[in-house]
Amino acid sequence: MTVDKNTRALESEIETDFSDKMSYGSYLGLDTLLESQHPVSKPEHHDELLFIIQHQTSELWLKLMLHELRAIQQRLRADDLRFALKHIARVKHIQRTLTEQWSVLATLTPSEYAEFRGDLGSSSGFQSYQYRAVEFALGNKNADMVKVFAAEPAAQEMLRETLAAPSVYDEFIRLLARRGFAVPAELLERDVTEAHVFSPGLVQVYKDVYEHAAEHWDLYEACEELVDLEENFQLWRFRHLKTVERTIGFKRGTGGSSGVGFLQKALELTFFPELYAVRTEIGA
Ligand code: HEM
Ligand SMILES: N[C@@H](CC(=O)c1ccccc1NC=O)C(=O)O
Repeated sequence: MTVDKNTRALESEIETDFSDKMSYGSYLGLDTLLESQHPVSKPEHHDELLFIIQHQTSELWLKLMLHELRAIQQRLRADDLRFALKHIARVKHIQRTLTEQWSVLATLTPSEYAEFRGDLGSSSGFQSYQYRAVEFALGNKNADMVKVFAAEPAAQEMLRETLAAPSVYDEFIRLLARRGFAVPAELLERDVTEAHVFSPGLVQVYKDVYEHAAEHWDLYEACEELVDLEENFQLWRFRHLKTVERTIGFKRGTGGSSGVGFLQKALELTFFPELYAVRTEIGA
């Protein structure tokens, strides 16, 4: 059957009455979702909606990323490496989407942004508790970050719990120990509320994994997946930095930091440093 007059007839079985049935909009809570964009510029600046939606979509992806990271932690704890790998694969796709998305915001020119930047007050992405929770879940803990959320008790509580829980990396290291690798004891007994710091002993563990990959294939694969996660995270940070640079140059941030200089320092933070260090040790 062909389409007549370029109009598709509705099939008779298609549902059209949702007065007592679940619909697309009610299932997805679209009434609240689509009522949640509140530009503050007056008169409203055309580009503020882009700015809001870019952040809101990022927060939605961060929510899913956290959900997946928690599943990874649980699967590792249960020695279910295959399932953990499945969730890691999903996180990697989310990260790619988040990084790709910078190109939309990069269409905001410095002069356009300057027209409503003043209306943002002291709000800043620095105050994203989900972003901070992702950093914590991956192992880059920083208790000082928690105080930023004193005015948002539920957010602060979630962040405190994430700070106190072993990270994805802690869980992976514990799994390596259960598999019989000579993981340094201080890594297994460490205070998990602190950032993971480089351990030369762990590099030797990875050397063993990489040099006998066939015998520990799932661990070898997991190591490479974690490197992908870290690299993707850094790519997001780099795109943020470059977008900030082209939009506000070297102005101070609304959150009070030096701006680009402060973001540059984040590129030196690392989640899984031993997985990078091992590369120098492999082969001749
Ligand atoms: C034109 C767009 C943007 C500009 C000019 C900008 C600028 C900045 C600046 C200057 C900082 C440093 C903190 C401060 O003093 O404010 C910062 C931090 C941050 N921004 Fe943005 N940002 C932009 C878009 C975004 C978007 C779309 C997100 C997505 C959620 C985001 C998330 C963050 C996060 C998570 C931090 C904290 C980074 C850290 O602690 O290392 N930003 N941003
Ligand atoms: N920190 C940015 C402002 C900004 O980008 C922002 C403001 C409110 C909510 C989220 C933001 N995004 C990232 O920092 C600036 O200094 O222009």
